[in-house]
Amino acid sequence: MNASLRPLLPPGPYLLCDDTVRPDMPLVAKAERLLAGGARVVQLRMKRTPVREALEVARQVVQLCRRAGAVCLLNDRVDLALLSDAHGVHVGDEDVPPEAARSLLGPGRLVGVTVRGVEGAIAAREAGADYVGVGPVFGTTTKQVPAPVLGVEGLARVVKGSPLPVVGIGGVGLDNMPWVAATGVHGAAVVSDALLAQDIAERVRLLASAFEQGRVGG
Ligand SMILES: Cc1ncc(COP(=O)(O)OP(=O)(O)O)c(N)n1
Ligand SMILES: Cc1ncsc1CCOP(=O)(O)O
Ligand SMILES: [Mg+2]
Repeated sequence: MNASLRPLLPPGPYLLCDDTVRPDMPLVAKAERLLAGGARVVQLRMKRTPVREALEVARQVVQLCRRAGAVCLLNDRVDLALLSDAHGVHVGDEDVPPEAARSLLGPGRLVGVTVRGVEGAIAAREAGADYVGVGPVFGTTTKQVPAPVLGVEGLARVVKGSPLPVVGIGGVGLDNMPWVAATGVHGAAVVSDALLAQDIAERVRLLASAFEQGRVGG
């Protein structure tokens, strides 16, 4: 498999464009605001959007991301990722297994996989993943996660032992971003802290500077 064919996952804040948080705002408007704030990675997470509408949204959001030079990943849906020419997917325990996602997407797209620890990260690498999503780092109301909160110490342990870049997720926001970045994570995924902000673009800018402030060696 030729990994040099696929895009790199940019480090720093990893923004989710999600239909469960602030459902009154259209997903395309959310994506525009995230990108206006300089988001370099956008994961489109559609849990409530009917599939035909989801495909249309995915096509529009991927195009916006590509124009802005950002990486766009589809949550859960390998089919929508291919049809919208997204940069890749993020899959978890209830989705298509990572090996199958890799085989459908080929070597040119990114595959991110949710894991709970170092063993999972090792297995994800063997399955062809490019990075792992690890959490919940802190308590969150955005998703009911069947796993204990890791805290920054737990996250740091996974970062240390993981053979793949780690993206921390769950309760990450402006207040704790420097501490999350200081664990050495590659990325810090944010849903509600950005989408519930009055000025989403400005919040994304602040999240990026908070990540830089805490970054190992930064
Ligand atoms: C970066 C990142 N990490 C973890 C997740 C969670 O994925 P999953 O476990 O499949 O849960 P859903 O997001 O599908 O509810 C993620 N989306 N992104
Ligand atoms: C999708 C997901 N997976 C683990 S926690 C989470 C939600 C994180 O949302 P928030 O950033 O609002 O806590
Ligand atoms: Mg999923």
